[in-house]
Amino acid sequence: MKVFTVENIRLADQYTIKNEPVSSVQLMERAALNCAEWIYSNCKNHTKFAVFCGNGNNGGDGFAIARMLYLKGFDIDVFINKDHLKFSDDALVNYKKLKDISGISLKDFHEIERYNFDEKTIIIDALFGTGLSRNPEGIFKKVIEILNSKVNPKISIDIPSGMFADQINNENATIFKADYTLTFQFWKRAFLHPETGSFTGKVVVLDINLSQEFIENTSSNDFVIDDEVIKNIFKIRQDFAHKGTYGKSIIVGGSYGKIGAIMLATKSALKAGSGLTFVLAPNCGYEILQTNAPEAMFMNGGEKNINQIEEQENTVYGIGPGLGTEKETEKALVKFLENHQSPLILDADALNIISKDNNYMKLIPKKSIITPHPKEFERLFGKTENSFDRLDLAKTKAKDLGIYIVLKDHHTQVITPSGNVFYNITGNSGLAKGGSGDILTGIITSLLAQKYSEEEAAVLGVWLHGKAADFAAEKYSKEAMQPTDVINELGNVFLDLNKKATTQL
Ligand SMILES: NC(=O)C1=CN([C@@H]2O[C@H](COP(=O)(O)OP(=O)(O)OC[C@H]3O[C@@H](n4cnc5c(N)ncnc54)[C@H](O)[C@@H]3O)[C@@H](O)[C@H]2O)[C@@H](O)CC1
Ligand SMILES: [K+]
Repeated sequence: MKVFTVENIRLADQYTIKNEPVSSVQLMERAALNCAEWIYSNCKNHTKFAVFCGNGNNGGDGFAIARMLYLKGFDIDVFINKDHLKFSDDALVNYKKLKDISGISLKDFHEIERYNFDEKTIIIDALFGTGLSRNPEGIFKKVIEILNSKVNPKISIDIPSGMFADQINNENATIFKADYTLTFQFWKRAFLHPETGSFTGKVVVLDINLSQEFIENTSSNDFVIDDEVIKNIFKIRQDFAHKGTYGKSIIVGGSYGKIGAIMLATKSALKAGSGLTFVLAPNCGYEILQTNAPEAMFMNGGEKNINQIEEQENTVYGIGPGLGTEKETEKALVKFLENHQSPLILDADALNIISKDNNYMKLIPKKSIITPHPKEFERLFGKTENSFDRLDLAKTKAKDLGIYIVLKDHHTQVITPSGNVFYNITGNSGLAKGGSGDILTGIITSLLAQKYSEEEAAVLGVWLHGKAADFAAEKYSKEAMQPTDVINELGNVFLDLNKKATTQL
């Protein structure tokens, strides 16, 4: 799914109004109906809604939602700024309709302090939408702060009020803190970055039928990896395949005390479908690797640390998990990179070694995939102020070096050399544990060996990794799930993918 800027959303809106055709107030009605339907099919334990409406079209959505929920039998209180009753055209239409309903009480924002937010009440935030032009101040700021202090469930319409859709807020900005955000048609960029994304709660994208023609013909550099993207990448395994069909992976890493990392990566490469999988590790890991991952063939890279990396043809290398940064390992990696041309995957200590010397960066073969977490990224490319700036820097570096950067985060970003960004939306905080990154390296290496393109391997890889983690969290909880559980769930993710990709009778 494309991520549109506010400007493009506005244009999509206008194009739909003109070409569907539909009036703008009808479009608001459609958007509000989508929200109201989601709300009454999901909110089973609450009977009352306190709806907070601003003066723009977001407020208009709020008025329409309030009316619809009232007609479904809920108790509704609507809060507005009675000192300033100047609304946008469509908001005014819906404000008037609401005023005609005697059963809904219209309250002033100042009444919030005496209001009974009882346990049956849900708060709906329709103060500001994508039209926010400055940080909320005065009464708006006060209302948002009071609402944020309430324990009632909170639903934002389109975007949490106070949040800018495309850019980062000031550090001390007042933003409504939602449990759910019902957003129209597209993910907004700010939802996908940690500084702002932490205010959305669960994001639900509602399809309000904006013109498909406009969406298809309008370019965007930002994408969310949704089911549609994955459906277009995933290839079912051919019936007449042999082990050579699915490529050869060599996972390189491990050092004394860090054999677990390389084992996780190797197991993941196996589970993700690589035809032949090798593990190149120091001898001290021989027994544990052969015992725990007998399907992988062992290649000796040294005694306690790797001191040589054998070059083989037609092979995809994934280098880094548990590698260590010993001098002899550094030498071995540099020597290997000096002679190696084809794209490979670099992670963890391989990246830490590369960040030791500016000249090493140039040794990364074009089209390679690097998978840094924020700290590794900083060591490689320097410090940035926030995740928006970090992404901009990553785009520049991906272009300059001609590589793919998988920037690991809550919503991991795959940045291509051409400047596209794919945000991943699978995965959960159960992955915030040592070992999770090693799994990702194994998966991406395996996919690249299976002849997925670099972009496909990175995009499908991060999605698979997150999806398997979501399955693991469901079974064991985010707290208790282990990286090994994530590897084991890969099978269930592939079963799902195959079911969707196979003709069903
Ligand atoms: N994009 C779409 O396809 C649709 C959008 N709709 C709604 O329209 C919204 C956008 O509406 P608008 O562009 O009218 O904008 P908003 O409803 O976000 O409101 C902005 C209004 O508040 C004022 N304002 C902005 N920042 C302020 C601040 N800090 N303090 C006080 N006033 C401030 C602006 O001058 C403007 O009048 C969307 O978020 C969505 O909820 C829906 O009604 C229908 C379809
Ligand atoms: K809102």
